[in-house]
Amino acid sequence: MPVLEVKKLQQIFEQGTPNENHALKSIDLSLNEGDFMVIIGGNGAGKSTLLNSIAGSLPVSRGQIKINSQNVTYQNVAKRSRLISRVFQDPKSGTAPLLTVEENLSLALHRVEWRNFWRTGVKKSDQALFREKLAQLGLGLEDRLTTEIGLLSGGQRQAITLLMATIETPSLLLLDEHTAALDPKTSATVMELTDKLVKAQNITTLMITHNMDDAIKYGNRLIMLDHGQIAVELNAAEKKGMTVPKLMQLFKERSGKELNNDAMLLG
Ligand SMILES: Nc1ncnc2c1ncn2[C@@H]1O[C@H](COP(=O)(O)OP(=O)(O)OP(=O)(O)O)[C@@H](O)[C@H]1O
Repeated sequence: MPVLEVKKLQQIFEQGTPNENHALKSIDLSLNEGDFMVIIGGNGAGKSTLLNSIAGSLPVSRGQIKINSQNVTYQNVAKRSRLISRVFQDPKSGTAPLLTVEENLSLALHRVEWRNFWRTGVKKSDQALFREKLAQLGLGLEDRLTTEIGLLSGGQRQAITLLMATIETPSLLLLDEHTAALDPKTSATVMELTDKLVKAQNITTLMITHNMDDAIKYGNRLIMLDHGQIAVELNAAEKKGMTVPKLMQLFKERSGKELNNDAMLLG
């Protein structure tokens, strides 16, 4: 049984106007439990639109989205967030800066909104779990439970955001260029951590990246979007022998043009 099923998904912006834009043109996707699919593509190819549609932050024009066989197409973001965790590009967006590391983790574990935090506080019984989870990151954060998140570096914050997103295993994890704002070394560390967490919990994952090396190295599936369509789709076996030049060539053959993305790191 697939965890995520996307059927004939269409996203049309400014419909009926001279600026009508078919950002997604009948996308079909199916992810089984533990699948880790990487999404790459040129500027404006539809990558963010696809993730926004799946997360529910963008109402779909046509088509259907199912998670665990449940039709979520018309569910709002809040309702879908019981099934979906999402990590964004900006390390500041996933955590509350004035709360401590343990307070942030507590919010994630108990799914409490930060506004209601004063009512619950951090349970003593959770602290051992937080220390253990933080130690697994290998960044020494287990000794900083009471440090305000805002005082940590971007990489440390993004690692904690990942931990928060996976502290309760989500049905689906959406990674929206979550390493793009980090320096290359920190980005590599956070990518390794991501892979470790995803594998350890067998989390079904969709990740947008502009880093072609990461796109090839991580995950068991890969799609390349072009003008709202899937131009290239690779399975685990096809991904194994892939290189950046081969992938660029494949894209050119299938789409009839060169990959055009200002932010793309070609490795
Ligand atoms: N809210 C919106 N209203 C109108 N058009 C939009 C909206 N969001 C996206 N678009 C358009 O939809 C198309 C796909 O955009 P999207 O942001 O999904 O591309 P992307 O693949 O994520 O690109 P990039 O790598 O440049 O971020 C683009 O033509 C974009 O201008």
